[in-house]
Amino acid sequence: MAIMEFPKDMKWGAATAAYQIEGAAFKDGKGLSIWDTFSHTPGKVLNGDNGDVAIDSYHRYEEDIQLMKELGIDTYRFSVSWPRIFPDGSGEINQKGLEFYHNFVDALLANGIEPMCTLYHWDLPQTLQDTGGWGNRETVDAFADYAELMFKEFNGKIKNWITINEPWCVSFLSNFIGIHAPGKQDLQLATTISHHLLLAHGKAVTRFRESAIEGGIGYAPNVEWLEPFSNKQEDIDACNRGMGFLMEWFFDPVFKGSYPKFMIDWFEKKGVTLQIEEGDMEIINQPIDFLGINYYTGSVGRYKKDEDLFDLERIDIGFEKTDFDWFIYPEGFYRVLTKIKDQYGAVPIYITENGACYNDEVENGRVRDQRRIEYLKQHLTALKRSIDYGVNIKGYLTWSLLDNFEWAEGYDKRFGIIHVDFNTLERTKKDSYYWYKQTISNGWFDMFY
Ligand SMILES: N=NNCCOCCOc1ccc(-c2cn(C[C@@H]3NC[C@@H](O)[C@H]3O)nn2)cc1
Repeated sequence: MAIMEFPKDMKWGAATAAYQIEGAAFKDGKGLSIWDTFSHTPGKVLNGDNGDVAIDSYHRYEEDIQLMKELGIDTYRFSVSWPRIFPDGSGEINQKGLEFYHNFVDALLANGIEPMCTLYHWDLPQTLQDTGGWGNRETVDAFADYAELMFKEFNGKIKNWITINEPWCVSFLSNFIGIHAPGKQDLQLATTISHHLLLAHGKAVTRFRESAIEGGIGYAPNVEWLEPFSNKQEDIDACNRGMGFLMEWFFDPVFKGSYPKFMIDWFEKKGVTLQIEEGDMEIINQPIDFLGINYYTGSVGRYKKDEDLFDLERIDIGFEKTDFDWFIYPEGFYRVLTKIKDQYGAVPIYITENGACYNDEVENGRVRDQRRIEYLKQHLTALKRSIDYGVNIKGYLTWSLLDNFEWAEGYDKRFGIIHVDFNTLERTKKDSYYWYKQTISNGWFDMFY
């Protein structure tokens, strides 16, 4: 026996996002999002997949909620499709969109499941993109107006709000690396967007506080761990830059009120500057009620001139990989969480995403995804160690409840603890679903069983 036991008050949950599960992409007054446009652009998404139908959760959410209820989760993280509420990004409200989310949230509450709502999970209204998207400061105010409407509309029903999911993916993955919507490759634009996203987060927090909304608010950055290959300063510095790209760049403005100088200096060497206006940093640097952390992977890194933006090479030292070809690195989970505590204090943390891509299929009515169970065991063990270190963990939500549209990878990459047949849309509980259900029920698991 090697029992891993968790605090009795720790919340257990699962997460999804609107564009990845809802479908009904053109139904009931919803406007186009940048992912509708991107997924219909040839060559952008593997196999030409799109979210037109996805896994049809728009019509099947009652079935999905019964699966959540049987699972025994305390909380369910979902996102709202901004263009389902404001088809043009601002202005006229789509009442059918509000009605859908009211019916959905009411069904969660009726089944004893606490909603955790992400306001922005990548599906920007296309009309806003047409005027510059997040590169245009006007989008920041459109987001604050959308957020305020949602706060007031769902006040008392939704008590945990997340402003922006993975701002690194929204800014740099989508506007510098370019593999996500809108698929730009412009470092200056991406850096400007990163600032506008933090400003949008801050303005939403301001509206939340001014409207005296019940509950708490935070944001959900994604982080990775980079272990220096040697104790050579150049390797250590390269890894710190690679981690600073996701962590300090998006954490320091919120928790310390300024961007990290070592990253500012590096970006300036690359010809990139930040246009920060008077008052911006004060808006961004507001207290939040919790921090969402999304962790999947890490790697070993070392200095290699011009390998990437940060002269950083990620090296393969033989870690096992998931079916997404990501290294499995649970020690990195512990290291990144303890680093956050050491650098930013005991801010309440929800693990808002952690999980693995394994493409196991249904065989004789069963999905034997033992590799996913092992991934969860290893990462929950690392989480337990971080709790013992003093990290203020309030909850753990696995990504994802259901197999879904994995962005540029389409339906080729499965993260769910519930299998979805993407043709029939039939749901099948995987072995990991039953394991997670037992773990939630016990509040512990045995590493060796
Ligand atoms: N850091 N530098 N990278 C160097 C270059 O990387 C190229 C590829 O990059 C990435 C990085 C990160 C991701 C990613 C995907 N998910 C899973 C989703 N999370 C939110 C939820 O919707 C899940 O579907 N999380 N992260 C994909 C690709």
